Amino acid sequence: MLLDACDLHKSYGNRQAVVGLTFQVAAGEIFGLLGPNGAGKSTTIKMLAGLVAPDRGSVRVAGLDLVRSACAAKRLVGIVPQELAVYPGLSARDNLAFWGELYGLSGRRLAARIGAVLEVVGLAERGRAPVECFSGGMQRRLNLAIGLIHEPRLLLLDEPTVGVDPQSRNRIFEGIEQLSREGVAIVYTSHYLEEVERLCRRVAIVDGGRLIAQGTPAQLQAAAGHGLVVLTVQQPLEEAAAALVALPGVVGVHQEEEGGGRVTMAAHRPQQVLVAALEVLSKAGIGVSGVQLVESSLEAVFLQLTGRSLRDEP
Ligand SMILES: Nc1ncnc2c1ncn2[C@@H]1O[C@H](COP(=O)(O)OP(=O)(O)OP(=O)(O)O)[C@@H](O)[C@H]1O
Repeated sequence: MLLDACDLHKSYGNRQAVVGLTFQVAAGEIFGLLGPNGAGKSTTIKMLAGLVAPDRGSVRVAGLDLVRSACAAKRLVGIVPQELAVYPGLSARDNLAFWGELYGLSGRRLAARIGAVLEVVGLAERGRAPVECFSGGMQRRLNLAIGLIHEPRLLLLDEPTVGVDPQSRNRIFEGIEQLSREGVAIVYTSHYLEEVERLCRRVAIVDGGRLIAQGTPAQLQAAAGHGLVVLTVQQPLEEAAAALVALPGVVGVHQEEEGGGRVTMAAHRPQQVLVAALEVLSKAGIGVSGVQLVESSLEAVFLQLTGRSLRDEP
């Protein structure tokens, strides 16, 4: 495995940002870290890059420990942070030259790398223009190019498409897919399901700093059934909870609060389950004020596991 993250923990004061995260990423694999705002994705990325020291746990890159062999290991890692790291007054090429020199590149090697990374992000034609004339999306693409200048074997992307226009977003995706074909291991954080479903072979779902599920998108969706039935109930479920769990086709039931509120049921035949569930609740004298059917997706997986939508604020 190119990346081996083991039992990572990080707290800020009393707040546990990351709690016992373990995962591996192979060369050429695009691994998704999916979670809502505040789930601990950025903190994880910073620990993988050696920018934040974990309180506990270890990171190995190509077998090198990020603490004991810090220089050699960090040389293999490229990070694309959420914040832009570009100098607006300089051209794209000069920005890349600046970062490349920091990594010890010079001469022909540096020139070749600048040309190569501008190609990957689709900015080859705009290399000499000052970055302040770039759109937000183009600046993000340059941010990605900067993370690639020293030819890392592990690339860490922290929500690289936030605020990006569709054209730049596609260009970023194509660049990432090309890098994966070239054998770069990629960790991609996002709270956009569509992105992770499109790009990632494996996904870890994180919430409150903890890993709540890990697998291929198909495995995670299978675990959540073919869809979700989301009911808003007026009274506590009590004995009716067991009757809902026992309905044919039901994979799992998640109740948001004990006293009523949202009940999320993962189901193989959501429409049939909905009809049966309404019958159970009606017999138990429990009022239902809202009904929703959600198609199978990673969003549905997240909703089933946490009872919350991915886009909810924490
Ligand atoms: N430097 C810090 N000091 C104190 N608390 C922090 C710091 N960085 C992160 N946190 C807290 O740790 C938790 C995890 O934050 P983190 O930024 O890793 O989450 P995230 O999943 O990347 O969220 P977002 O999508 O909003 O960037 C949050 O509760 C956040 O407020």
